[in-house]
Amino acid sequence: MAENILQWLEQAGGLYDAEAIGIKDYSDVGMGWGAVALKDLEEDTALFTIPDKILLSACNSGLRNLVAEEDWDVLEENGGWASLMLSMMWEEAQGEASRWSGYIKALPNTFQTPMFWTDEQIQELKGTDIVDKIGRQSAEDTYNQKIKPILQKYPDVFKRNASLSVQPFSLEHFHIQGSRILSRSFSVPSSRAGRKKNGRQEAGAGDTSMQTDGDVSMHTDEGEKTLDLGDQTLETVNDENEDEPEEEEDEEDDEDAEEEVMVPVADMLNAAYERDNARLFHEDDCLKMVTTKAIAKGDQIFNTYGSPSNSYLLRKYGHVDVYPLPEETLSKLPEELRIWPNGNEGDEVEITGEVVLDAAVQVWAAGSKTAEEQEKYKAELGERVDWWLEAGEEDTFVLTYPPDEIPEAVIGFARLLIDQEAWEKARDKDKVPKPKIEQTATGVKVIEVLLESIKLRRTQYPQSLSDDLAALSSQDKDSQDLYNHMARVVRTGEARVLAVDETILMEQKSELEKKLATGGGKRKAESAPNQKGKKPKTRLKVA
Ligand SMILES: C[S@@+](CC[C@H](N)C(=O)[O-])C[C@H]1O[C@@H](n2cnc3c(N)ncnc32)[C@H](O)[C@@H]1O
Repeated sequence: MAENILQWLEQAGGLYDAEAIGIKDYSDVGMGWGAVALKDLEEDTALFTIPDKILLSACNSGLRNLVAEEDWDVLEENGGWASLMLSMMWEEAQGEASRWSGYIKALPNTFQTPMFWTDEQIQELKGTDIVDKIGRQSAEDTYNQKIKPILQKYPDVFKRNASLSVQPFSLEHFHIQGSRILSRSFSVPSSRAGRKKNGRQEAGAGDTSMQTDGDVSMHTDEGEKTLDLGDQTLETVNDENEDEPEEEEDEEDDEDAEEEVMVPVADMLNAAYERDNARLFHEDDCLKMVTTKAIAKGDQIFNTYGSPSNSYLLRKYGHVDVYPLPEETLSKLPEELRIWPNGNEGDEVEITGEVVLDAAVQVWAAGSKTAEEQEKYKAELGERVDWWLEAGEEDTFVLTYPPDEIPEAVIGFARLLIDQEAWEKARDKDKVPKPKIEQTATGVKVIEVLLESIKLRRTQYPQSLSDDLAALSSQDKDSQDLYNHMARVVRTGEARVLAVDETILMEQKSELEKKLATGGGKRKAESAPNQKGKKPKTRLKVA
């Protein structure tokens, strides 16, 4: 049905240039449907416009006026994901009577995101940043605790439509709506989505008074807090912000608050690294897709999803984006990890505070302490960890490829754990340690903690990186199981970021050691045990 989406747009009140853009099946290259240039297009060519009133949002849907305010408010908690999900379910149940029926028919019912993988397939993602974020259970909790009570309270509103092949109000369909939103929604100012301040909005009457300039991108990492369905809605049950009404009120008062909406037709565009040639722009009362580069007849029209990591792409969109890595990045990899020269420059890997804590214990133990001594020391460090968390600091650190630096926060945390003086200073001044690696023996220890953290993080992958790389470089992608291939790409991406950052840290460590050995750098007296609260007296300068 996707091929009819442009005609639907016109019937619904939008516009498109029938000579410029068509909808094409790109399944042969694994992208599903996409948009194609039907003739040579110059930069700045308008392709289609979508009036605000046909954005599929919680406020524009007819459902909003059929549910009492107090029930609606529950759905709107924590960013309003549940209200958008239920509105989409309800609109789908209306069949042809829905203003969006032609659009809904073009939406996918199957996804390659891990949300729909079997347990066995998910095993392939063990160790990656994705596993804890799939959120199937928390989505189910949201359905049971928020959606189901409303379905039961309004049986006449949420009636089954016998003419539909799907059961629009089932848990399974809730997951499908969630994945549709996750992979296709856009973030727009709330007023644009039909939301009126302090009042209910008549169904279908989008507020068109807003005037904004600038482009609208598919979700990106920026503003993850408001954008990421997987992390927001699906964890509403135990969301720690739930008890913070003041913050919610502030958000409601914020005229610039954004919300997720479905933007028909704009969500037909695929994306790939550095291939974007069109963007969605704000106009007075509509959104307009405009080319940002010249596009040759027959070429695909691409938007951007913000070039995120493959783990993010797989989790939200169900695909990975792989291309030749630049020489500069490859050169930082050990020789044996270069045999597959492809990857994704946006790749990243998370290291938890727990891993850094274990690493600090290992470095402290230096191979000469018993397991009990290590346990005891780890328990002692608990005070520092609590202090760090109470100071509102991060408990997870994200490593990336250069030129991005090792995150400052992880350096500060490592210092807090391994550098007695830094800890005492932090505690006394109530200020986290500066994220710098001092040119001292303690600085070497901080680097060692970071290196040990990388080593420990690596042990979380059951598979070997060299096996993965060998499989990726020797096998034709088409001959591999797609899920296996995508999991392998994600594992490899994360593990290679670890390897690159490890190389950089090892270089820094050996430079610093050389400096210290030749009399450069600073030498610092070790604080004696039980010296808590007192400043160390000596700081030896090396001549
Ligand atoms: C916004 S929709 C684009 C339209 C979609 N292809 C369709 O068939 O409806 C995003 C989805 O398109 C697919 N997609 C987009 N870019 C892709 C790419 N570079 N490689 C593979 N699939 C891609 C993914 O399934 C993703 O979840």
